Amino acid sequence: MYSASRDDSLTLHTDLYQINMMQTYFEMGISEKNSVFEVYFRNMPFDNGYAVFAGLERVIDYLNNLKFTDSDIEYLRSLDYPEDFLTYLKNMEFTCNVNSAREGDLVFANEPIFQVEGPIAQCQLIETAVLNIINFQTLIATKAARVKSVIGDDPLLEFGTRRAQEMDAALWGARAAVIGGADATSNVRAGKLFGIPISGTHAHSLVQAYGSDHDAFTAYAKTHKDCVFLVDTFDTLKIGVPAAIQVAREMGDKINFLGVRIDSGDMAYISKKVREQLDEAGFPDAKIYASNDLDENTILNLKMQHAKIDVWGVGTKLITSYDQPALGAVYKLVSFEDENGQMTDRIKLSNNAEKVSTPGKKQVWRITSRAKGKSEGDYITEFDEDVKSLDEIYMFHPTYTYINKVVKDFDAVPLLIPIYENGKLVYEIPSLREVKEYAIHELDKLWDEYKRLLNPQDYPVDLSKEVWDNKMKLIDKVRKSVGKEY
Ligand SMILES: Nc1ncnc2c1ncn2[C@@H]1O[C@H](COP(=O)(O)OP(=O)(O)OP(=O)(O)O)[C@@H](O)[C@H]1O
Ligand SMILES: O=P(O)(O)OC[C@H]1O[C@H](OP(=O)(O)OP(=O)(O)O)[C@H](O)[C@@H]1O
Ligand SMILES: O=C(O)c1cccnc1
Repeated sequence: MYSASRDDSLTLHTDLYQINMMQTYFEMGISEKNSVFEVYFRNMPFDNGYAVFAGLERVIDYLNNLKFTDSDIEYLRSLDYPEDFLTYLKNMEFTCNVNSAREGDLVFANEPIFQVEGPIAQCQLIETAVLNIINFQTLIATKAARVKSVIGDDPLLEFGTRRAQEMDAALWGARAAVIGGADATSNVRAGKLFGIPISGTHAHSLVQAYGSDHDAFTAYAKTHKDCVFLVDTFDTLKIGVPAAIQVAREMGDKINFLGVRIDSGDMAYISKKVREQLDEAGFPDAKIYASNDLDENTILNLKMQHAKIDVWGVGTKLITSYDQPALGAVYKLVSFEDENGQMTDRIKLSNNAEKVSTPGKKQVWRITSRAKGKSEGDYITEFDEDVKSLDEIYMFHPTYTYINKVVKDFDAVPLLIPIYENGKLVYEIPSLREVKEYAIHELDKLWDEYKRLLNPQDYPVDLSKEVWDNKMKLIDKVRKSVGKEY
């Protein structure tokens, strides 16, 4: 049975094969060899033009506490791992370098967004948790950004906790949704832990419990200053809204009548009628909240129908990323220390050209036109290539090399910034508000062509000549060594 006292560490939040590989490295004497792993995803989620990076704060919390506890070791002992390996695990300290995109950064397919360098055993151990966190949070932040892109300046409330894939997803998903554009969440714990504004109306059960809209709204109004009444329990236009108006009049200044929520029916038609009723009753400032299986498509549709909705509550389809269940980011070994102590680049081949990994420790440079103030594309270089001092860069598509351009008069900003140096946190974690503002700022720098919901342009993610040549050289080398054509 589950026991909270044994749940004292996330270090075993990994796949068994990572521990088994660690054991192999340990027993073969290579566990401390230096390695570089990079995280990237191959396809844009939702076919969106960009993704919003999220998850770093939780990754930091996980890495700060990475230590095998006594109960972890006890459990591994029950699986018959040898004592010398268990002692090695018990004494393990996190000593890696980590470079990462910032939360709120816009990231694109086939570029490193997170990079770990250090003893291969440690790098291997953390793969699963790092992917688990970044895959989910980046997906939800991106979904929220899509929803927010159609909502514009109207408030977006995250309502998904009841439908999330369990508690962690609800909590960290609420935070990721805020990074992507949500303004508040209904999850009170998320408010407590992250300082996210919390927001809430009331449910149908309140009206059902009192048996009448008027009685329920009156009871709520006597116990709360800020009131949003849910008006669709019995009949929105005939019963709910008239009752809300009556209670607002009866209570007068004793309450802030913020508005009403509708949660069913034809929300374009109903919201227009509700607006008329509220305006005619002298409540033009009362807002109309809407919820009910909303997502970016229904909201866009409701906007096209000129629905009179002011505040959008989005639950299930945001927190579960309903139309795309996983981001698909991977964690690949790109460089490893050889017998002579030299770092040698590593590649993973595939018959599918897009699945061939790009070897070597790399940096991603966001290239921004100084004249236009907009992003021209991302340029992937070897980690210590100097891009800033170049007068111009030749950018070409890594698969279709005939697609190319020369960029002049640019700013180059590195995407991957230092988070840990030799296991020590060197990054100052920004507040969630700063992260959210940063994401908005980054979105402003993206051309509209990459931001549209449907069929956005492909944002250029190109390799420098050095990285491209290195990749071709390694493909050739492996091909010769295995005698196989790729
Ligand atoms: N005018 C509209 N245009 C497009 N989609 C709409 C419109 N009005 C509502 N919707 C969406 O259509 C779906 C209708 O949901 P559903 O079939 O469950 O009906 P309902 O009105 O919620 O009924 P119930 O009373 O059972 O809750 C929801 O996803 C809702 O967001
Ligand atoms: O529709 P979502 O985007 O998930 O938003 C959250 C939903 O949760 C609540 O009702 P709940 O779904 O619990 O019950 P209901 O379907 O009977 O309204 C609320 O009334 C919303 O409809
Ligand atoms: O506050 C609300 O209206 C709310 C909260 C969670 C789910 N649905 C609605």
